[in-house]
Amino acid sequence: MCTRATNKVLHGVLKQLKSQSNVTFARSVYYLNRPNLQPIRTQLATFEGGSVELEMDNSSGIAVLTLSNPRRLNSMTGKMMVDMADCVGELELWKEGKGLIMCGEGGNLCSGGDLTFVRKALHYGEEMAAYQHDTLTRLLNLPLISVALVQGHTLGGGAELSTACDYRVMSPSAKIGFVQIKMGLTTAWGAATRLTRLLGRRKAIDLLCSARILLPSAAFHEGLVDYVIPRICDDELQETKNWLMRNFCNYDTSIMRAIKSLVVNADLSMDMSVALDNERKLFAQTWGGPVQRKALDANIKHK
Ligand SMILES: CC[C@@H](C(=O)O)C(=O)SCCNC(=O)CCNC(=O)[C@H](O)C(C)(C)COP(=O)(O)OP(=O)(O)OC[C@H]1O[C@@H](n2cnc3c(N)ncnc32)[C@H](O)[C@@H]1OP(=O)(O)O
Repeated sequence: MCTRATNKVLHGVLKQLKSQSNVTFARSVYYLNRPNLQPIRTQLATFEGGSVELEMDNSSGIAVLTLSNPRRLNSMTGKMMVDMADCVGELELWKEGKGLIMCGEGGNLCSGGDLTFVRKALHYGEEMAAYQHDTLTRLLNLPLISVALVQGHTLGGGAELSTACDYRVMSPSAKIGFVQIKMGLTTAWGAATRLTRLLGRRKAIDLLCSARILLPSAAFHEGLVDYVIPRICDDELQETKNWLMRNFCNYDTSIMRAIKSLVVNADLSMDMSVALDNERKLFAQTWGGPVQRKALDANIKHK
């Protein structure tokens, strides 16, 4: 998915790098078909509520992407999906970028799809999933190191968003769970594909089929989370920035961006688009189906 834009990014990075050194690169090019997302974008924009904001700091090279729908624990509305896509577009053009932190306002990353939006959007499952697959694949492929700050109740779609980052840092008080199966759904936003690549088949099946809600120690043990913030920390966003800078920002930015692009390129040749295509088609069959409707009527709290 996506990838005229990512391809452009890769070539931009390589061009930038070549102008600074004598290193030569094999030209790895990948072309995948990007669907026409304009009609679903127009639909999604009508499901209002919340926003997604981007702050890019040229001096540190670190950007912060903040989900903001705090009254509903930053659950994602259609409008927030459109905002997020636009932020990713800006990041694709940002040449100074070293790192990105995805976080949520008020101590929660995201509690999933906004259930008010979900109830109204039961006819747009496949299209909505295609829109999110495109945004999140482009996010995952950015030529910078991305980290999700997992705070509060990171559930369902929120857990899916976290898998679209290269790494996950978790607050000691947070919980993370892929609760989609309890909601009568398969994954909407590409997490089955990404989780399998991240953790392997056995763990992906376990997390997705058990709907287990993990505390930080278990999430770290499973390999889902890379760093658990110490309890004494009073600024978790700053601690995440420090972790990112300490681990990934010690060397030349253009080389780091080129390495990330090459890793993305190698990964994409495993045909992620086919896996996402299957994931989207299956999800569309569960979205709006009898099991999901029953779960929505039950107003489940995932405790
Ligand atoms: C399409 C995406 C799909 C997917 O990935 O495939 C999904 O994400 S499905 C959605 C999965 N998420 C849920 O089902 C979350 C349901 N909510 C809960 O389980 C609980 O609210 C909680 C997240 C465990 C938090 O519990 P608690 O700490 O007790 O707070 P409250 O329940 O009082 O929540 C505060 C406030 O926020 C509203 N809220 C929370 N999550 C959502 C949501 N996903 N959509 C809409 N609103 C949400 C909650 O209803 C409360 O509002 P009020 O009732 O108005 O006070």
